[in-house]
Amino acid sequence: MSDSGASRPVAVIIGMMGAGKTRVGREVSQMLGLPFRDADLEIEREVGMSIPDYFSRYGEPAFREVESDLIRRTLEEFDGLFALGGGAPMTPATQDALADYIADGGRVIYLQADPKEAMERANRGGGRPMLNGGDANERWMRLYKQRDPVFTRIANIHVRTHGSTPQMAARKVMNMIEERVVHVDVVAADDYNVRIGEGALNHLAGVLGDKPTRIALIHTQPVQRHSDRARALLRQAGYEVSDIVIPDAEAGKTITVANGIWERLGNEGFTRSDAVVGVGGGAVTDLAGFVAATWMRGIRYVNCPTSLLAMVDASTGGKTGINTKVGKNLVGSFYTPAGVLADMTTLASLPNDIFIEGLGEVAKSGFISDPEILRILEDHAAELRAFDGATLIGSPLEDVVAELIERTVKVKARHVSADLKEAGLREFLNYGHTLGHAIEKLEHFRWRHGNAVAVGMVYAAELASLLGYIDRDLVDYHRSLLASLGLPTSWNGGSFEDVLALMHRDKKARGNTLRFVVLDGIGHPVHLDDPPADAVEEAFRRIQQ
Ligand SMILES: NC(=O)c1ccc[n+]([C@@H]2O[C@H](COP(=O)([O-])OP(=O)(O)OC[C@H]3O[C@@H](n4cnc5c(N)ncnc54)[C@H](O)[C@@H]3O)[C@@H](O)[C@H]2O)c1
Ligand SMILES: O=C(O)C(=O)C[C@@H](O)[C@H](O)[C@H](O)COP(=O)(O)O
Repeated sequence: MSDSGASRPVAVIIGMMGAGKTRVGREVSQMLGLPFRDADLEIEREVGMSIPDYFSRYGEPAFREVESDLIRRTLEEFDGLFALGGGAPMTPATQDALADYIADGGRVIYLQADPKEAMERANRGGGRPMLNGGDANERWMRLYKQRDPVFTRIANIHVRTHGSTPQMAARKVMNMIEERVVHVDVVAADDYNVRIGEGALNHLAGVLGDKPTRIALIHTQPVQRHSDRARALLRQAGYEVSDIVIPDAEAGKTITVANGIWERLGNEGFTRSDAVVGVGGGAVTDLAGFVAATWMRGIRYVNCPTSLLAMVDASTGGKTGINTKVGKNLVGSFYTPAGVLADMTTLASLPNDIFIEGLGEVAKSGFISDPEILRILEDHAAELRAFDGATLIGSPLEDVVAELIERTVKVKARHVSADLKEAGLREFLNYGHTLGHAIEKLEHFRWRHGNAVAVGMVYAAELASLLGYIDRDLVDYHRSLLASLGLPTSWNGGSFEDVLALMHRDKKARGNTLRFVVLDGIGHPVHLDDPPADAVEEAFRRIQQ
């Protein structure tokens, strides 16, 4: 069922003659338990003769008319997998029908086979009227040159099958079909998609588009294997790639690191049409976004988050920035990415403690906006706490994690879409961060962000309870849920005076007035301006244990 309520194919496969559309389409439909239709076979059935016979009797224009009519009808009533004939997408009426289908949430998958292999396969099969007359290879190549740019443009999913068996290609297609997509429709900025799934990284070239020549690929050493994959995809797509390795974690979010990258971009001739790709945790995506926002006053960037926290939070929303001596994230800009590719396979190398840290921001989204997130966290706390990246992919937990990522990104998207520059609504995403950022600073950034936010949420809950917004049960629920996930709920590493001074430097503060986000119930965050000083201190005492 589509967004408009009509039955629509789950996916439409297009590609050159010999690309394997039918073979791969059948495999995928078996894997997913869906019906499969091949447009050419349907046409033969309908006209009662083979396609070569129809071509020779009535000519290509008549065939294209029959074909586009059948495609239009099938797009409106079939709910399985649908493979089109090689030349079908060249007909303007079919292009319009496919554009409508995509606008209605459809997936048009361009199966990009190795030209040489596809050409040989097409010739081997015979019965291809478009290859008749003269040298078949030369005709295939001529058609490829005409069709490839059109197919690339009209498809919204591109799957390269070079070097893949039909089963491997089918798995790639299936990953794309099962992908979750959250659209971020930002007021006063370009909209973009967050793609969550096992093949998300394969969208890299599609999101970057054909304008950039050079790509600055920014990453850290622990995610080298994922950035190697990104680099290979970028080079295959024809970009010049500058590989930029930055210090790991918060050590990468500094002005010195940013300056080093600006120098490289200058020396390597990066222009306004070039782009940045950040591959890594939230520290990398914050820094990559900051570099993109500032180089020549703003170039295109794509985030490829590899930690749970970066997938659910840091990579989306356009907060970019660095830390300085005076505090966390105090310098930066609001600058939205062209796309976010959360490739679940990168989680396979994520250490357990860094996964758990990410659950802090997931829980935050549950507390402020989506109680279903809290239910899922409760139901799966033990498995989530025991997270092991090596066994995640293909396990039942993968679906749970994907669901949590999608739901959390949706919460983020709702807030940043309406209030990119954090004039009010977006501040709710900062639940737990007022104390959280102070803890990070006082711990010299050795405490993980999500852990600090977890303690910060318990603090905010204590404050809310002291001031009568919520009752004790909800404070206790904060502690028990977070602890069940392996997150910290107390902190003893600094004095109240130091914490207070840092909370006054929080970006939500105004003048000398402290401002917090607190709950007056699950899913109901409110602003708390200038709370009584004794409550601010008493809440701090309560999180010290
Ligand atoms: N911009 C925003 O809206 C926003 C939101 C939330 C957090 N943040 C920022 O994000 C940062 C925290 O992000 P984080 O928790 O991802 O920390 P991080 O970027 O420091 O990554 C944590 C560690 O995990 C490693 N890592 C990441 N992915 C890996 C993988 N797949 N395999 C192996 N190792 C991997 C990193 O190299 C690093 O050592 C903070 O700086 C925080 O301020 C920003
Ligand atoms: O996107 C937002 O807005 C958030 O507040 C999300 C937070 O979870 C995130 O940690 C963000 O980096 C905090 O921003 P800051 O403005 O408090 O530095």
